[in-house]
Amino acid sequence: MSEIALTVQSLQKSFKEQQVLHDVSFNVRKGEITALLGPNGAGKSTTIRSIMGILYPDHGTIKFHGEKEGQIPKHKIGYLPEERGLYKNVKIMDILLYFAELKDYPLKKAKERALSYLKKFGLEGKDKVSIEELSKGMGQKVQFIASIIHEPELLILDEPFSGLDPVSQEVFKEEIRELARNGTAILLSAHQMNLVEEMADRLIMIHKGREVISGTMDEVKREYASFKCTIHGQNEEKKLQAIPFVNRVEQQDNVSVLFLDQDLKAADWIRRLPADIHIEEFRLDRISLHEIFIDVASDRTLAAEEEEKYA
Ligand SMILES: Nc1ncnc2c1ncn2[C@@H]1O[C@H](COP(=O)(O)OP(=O)(O)OP(=O)(O)O)[C@@H](O)[C@H]1O
Repeated sequence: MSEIALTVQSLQKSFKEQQVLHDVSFNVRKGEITALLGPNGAGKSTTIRSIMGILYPDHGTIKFHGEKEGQIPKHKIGYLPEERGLYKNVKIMDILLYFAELKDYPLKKAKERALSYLKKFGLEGKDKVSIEELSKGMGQKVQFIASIIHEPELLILDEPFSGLDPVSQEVFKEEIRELARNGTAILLSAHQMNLVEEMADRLIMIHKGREVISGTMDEVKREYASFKCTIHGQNEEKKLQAIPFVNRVEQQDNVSVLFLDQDLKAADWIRRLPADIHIEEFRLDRISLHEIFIDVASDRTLAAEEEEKYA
């Protein structure tokens, strides 16, 4: 298993009366992408801001491995904050070199890197243009370059894909993957489950400031993503609901989606389906990260777990 770069342990944070982080713990490893997920207001940015020393947690520890206790090695960290914004009337190259200088990075090398990244992100020849002349998405690309110009060991990206078109999202995704392949430890928060599913090695999902799911992508899928079965045909919801291992049924017109329990042996379940079900089309899929997310965000998983606990 790869080396840990950052450990967040038992983070708690309140704003006035409201406790927004209850007990958040996770590791970020070198060469891996760790996704911090959760619905709006879950506490992702509060966690990230605590890591960056912008906010002080009420309780818990944040440890950058290889550093003294309590020290934030800012020159080794790249950070893309949720709130975007660069000096509007400064030339792009000057901005990028300013960020490199802040991190004590050699300027000649920074300039080479800046030019190469601008080219990669379709901004070739824009180095002497000021930010105000760029579109929002282009500005975001520049801000992303600013966060990686100094070759950080740990990269923290707060919603890097928001506001980008699908093509730019893919470019960002590929670049973030490439950085991880080269050993960078990456923590990112995002709402685009399809992208997260394709790129993250590990994930932690928080809801109302509490950790609800965590593990490698494979572990999470195995543990939470059971199957869903889609049946086209005229069937009574009550009848489908009564089939063993059916957790819940969603029905629209003649399409029924059966969400199945986690510890199901798929072939066995299919074999034992009642013979009188009307089937025009039949599909069995793993549920996606997107659906797990919706489940968590709408408290369905939590409600089911509570029910089980008190059954
Ligand atoms: N400075 C602040 N003062 C008071 N409350 C705050 C402050 N910052 C965040 N909060 C509250 O903390 C909670 C978590 O906010 P946070 O920004 O961490 O969520 P998030 O998961 O990043 O959400 P989003 O996906 O919408 O960006 C919210 O209820 C928010 O209103």
